[in-house]
Amino acid sequence: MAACNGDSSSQNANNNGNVTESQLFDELYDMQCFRIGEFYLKSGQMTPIYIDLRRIMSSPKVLRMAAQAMCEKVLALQLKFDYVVGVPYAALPLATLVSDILQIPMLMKRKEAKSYGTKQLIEGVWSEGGTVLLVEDVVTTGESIRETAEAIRKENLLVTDSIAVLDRQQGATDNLKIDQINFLSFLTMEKILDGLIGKNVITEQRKHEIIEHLAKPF
Ligand SMILES: O=P(O)(O)OC[C@H]1O[C@H](OP(=O)(O)OP(=O)(O)O)[C@H](O)[C@@H]1O
Repeated sequence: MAACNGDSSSQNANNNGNVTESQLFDELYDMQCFRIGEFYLKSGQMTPIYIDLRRIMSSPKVLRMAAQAMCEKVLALQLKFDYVVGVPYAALPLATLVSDILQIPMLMKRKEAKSYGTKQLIEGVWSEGGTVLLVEDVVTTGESIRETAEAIRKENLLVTDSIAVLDRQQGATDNLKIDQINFLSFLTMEKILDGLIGKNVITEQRKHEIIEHLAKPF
C-alpha cells in the first residue's frame, strides 16, 4: 500500500504552505456557493442554507484549492490507501485532482451501471484487497458515501476513510461509523455560518436558528 506522497505546495496557502479554512471559505463565498433560502436536499430534508460546491469546477484555482486542502489533511493524518474514488457526481472533479496531487490511482463509481459495454459499476484498474479513500464535496447524512462504499466493497476492495470539503454536521460521522467508515472534513457548517456572519449575510441569531433547524431529526 502506498503512503501519500503529495506536493503540499500551493499558491493559495498560509505560511506553513497549507490552505486555511478562511481562505477556502472566501473563495467559495466569491463563487456564490452559499444560498440562504428554502431548499431541499437529497435526503428530502428542507434546509435554510444550500451549499453548492458544484460551482467550483468552473474555477480551476478554487477546485485545486479545495482538493489541496483535503490532501493536506490526508497527509497530516498519514492515511494509507491505494485508490481514490469520488462519490458521484459532484465529487468526481475533486477526486481527480486528489488523485493527481497525491499521485495515487483513481477509480470511478457510477451512479448506475450501463446496460452495454462491460456493464461495470466500478471503472478503472485495481487489485482486490486494495484500500480506497472516498472523496465527497458536501456531506449531509453520509448516505451517498455509504452507498459508494457498499459498491466498492462488493469488488473486494476495502474502505476505511472518507473525506469531504464540507460536513453539514447533520449526523454523517455517527452514521458512517456504523459502516466502519471514518469521516473527515476540511470545513464544517459552523465555520461557514461564522464566515457568513463575518460577511454580514446572516446574524448570530440567524446562525443559531439555522443550527437548531439542522439539528432536528429527519
Ligand atoms: O450525505 P448525503 O445525505 O448523501 O448528501 C450528500 C450528497 O448529496 C449531493 O449529491 P447529489 O446526489 O444531490 O448530486 P450530485 O449527483 O450532483 O453529486 C452531494 O454532492 C453529496 O454526494
